[in-house]
Order: sequence, then C-alpha cells, then structure tokens
Amino acid sequence: MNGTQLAVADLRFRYSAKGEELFGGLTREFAPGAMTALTGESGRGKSTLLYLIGLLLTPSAGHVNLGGENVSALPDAERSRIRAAQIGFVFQDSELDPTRTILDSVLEPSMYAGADPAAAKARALTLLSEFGLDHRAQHRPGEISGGQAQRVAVCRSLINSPAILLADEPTGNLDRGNAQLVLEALHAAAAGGRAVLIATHDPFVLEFCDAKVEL
Ligand SMILES: Nc1ncnc2c1ncn2[C@@H]1O[C@H](COP(=O)(O)OP(=O)(O)OP(=O)(O)O)[C@@H](O)[C@H]1O
Repeated sequence: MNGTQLAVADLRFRYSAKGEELFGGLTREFAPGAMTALTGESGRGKSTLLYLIGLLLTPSAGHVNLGGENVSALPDAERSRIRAAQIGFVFQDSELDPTRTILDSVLEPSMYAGADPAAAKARALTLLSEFGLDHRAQHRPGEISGGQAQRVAVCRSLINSPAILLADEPTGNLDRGNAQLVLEALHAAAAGGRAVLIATHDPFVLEFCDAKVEL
C-alpha cells in the first residue's frame, strides 16, 4: 500500500442554495493505516461526508485533498478515474446483483478500472479466501447469508486495492457476530495501509476504530 494522504480542508456543503450548511468548515486528516469512525446525530452529514470524500458530491466550499492534490476541483472525468482507482465503498446493504456469481460481483469494479482480468480474478479469489468465502465463489447472493454478503461487499470494495475505503453503516443490519467479522475485515484493510472511514451510530463499531470524528 502506498499510504496515500487524505484530508479535508475548510469543508462546507449545502444540498441546495437555501439548504442547511453542513460541516461548518471541517478541517481534518485521515491517516493511512487507521480506521476512523464518523459519528454524530442523524442528519449531521455522516453519509454526505463519505460522498464528498468519495468524489460523488462536490463541496460548496473548501476541498478534499488526496495524495497532496485538491481533487474536488478536478473535472468530472478525472474524479471518476480517481474514484475507480483509489476509492472503495461499502454500504449498509450490499445489494449484490442476484444474477451474478459472488466471484463476478467481486470482480465487477475491476472491469471499470480497466484491470488485467487474470490478475483481477486471482486477487478476487485471494480476497474471498482471506474472508472465509472461497467456497462461495460460484454461488449467487440468494444462497449466502446477510453477513456473508457484507463480507463479499468488503472484498468487492478492495478488488482495485484502493487507498481509501469508505463504509456507510456497513454493519447496520447485522447481528453482533457478523458485525464483528465485517469490522475485523475493515480493520485489516486499514492495517494494510488504507485510510478507512466508517459512518456509524453504533458504540460497538467504535471499539474497532482508531479515531473518531464527531460531526
Ligand atoms: N439528496 C439530498 N437532498 C437534499 N438534502 C439531503 C439529501 N441527502 C441528505 N440530505 C440532508 O442532508 C443532511 C445530512 O444527511 P446525511 O444523510 O448525510 O446525514 P447522516 O448523518 O448520515 O444521517 P443518518 O445518521 O440518519 O444516516 C440531512 O439534513 C439530510 O436531510
């Protein structure tokens, strides 16, 4: 892992001209190798911050800095390229495509990133094995549990070896045991040199995090 630096500087965002301003000029670094919890009451902007850092939204003021570059100011095509190559997402419900095998679901983001298919397949199988899912590679989402599906989503988010991993309530619908497996997987991803950000309401999640940003 290259340990890409991630930071936000004087960040502000409004969904509409008259809408509430979020973040009040947030300045913060998110260290590579650390898992940071984004906490705060409902509506404070945890998900929105992930979308801004994930380059799916553009700040109203301030910027996101990735690897020393203000990536908020870049043209859409360049932001999409950075997103595909450097940023992984895990959402609350993985909603895997029911028609694809688990292996193909994990591989899908590698196609958008233009990765070598053979190398991507080898990496997908390694990831599935690391997360105890190798025997499920040829199964379809209907044949695996919710906890396993979330671990598949973590594998999928890691297929392009992103420097940044963004997780929005990734354990929100899981029981403790499955939540722990997913959180351990995310923590391992951070330990590999990534900045992992996880939006959460759950005190259990905080036990796995190295830092906390309260919005
Ligand atoms: N697409 C949208 N258009 C307009 N306003 C939005 C949109 N998405 C979110 N908001 C508003 O922006 C604010 C922040 O929402 P966001 O979902 O980021 O908060 P959150 O902290 O993640 O909340 P929760 O904990 O409930 O998931 C809220 O007031 C929300 O109503």
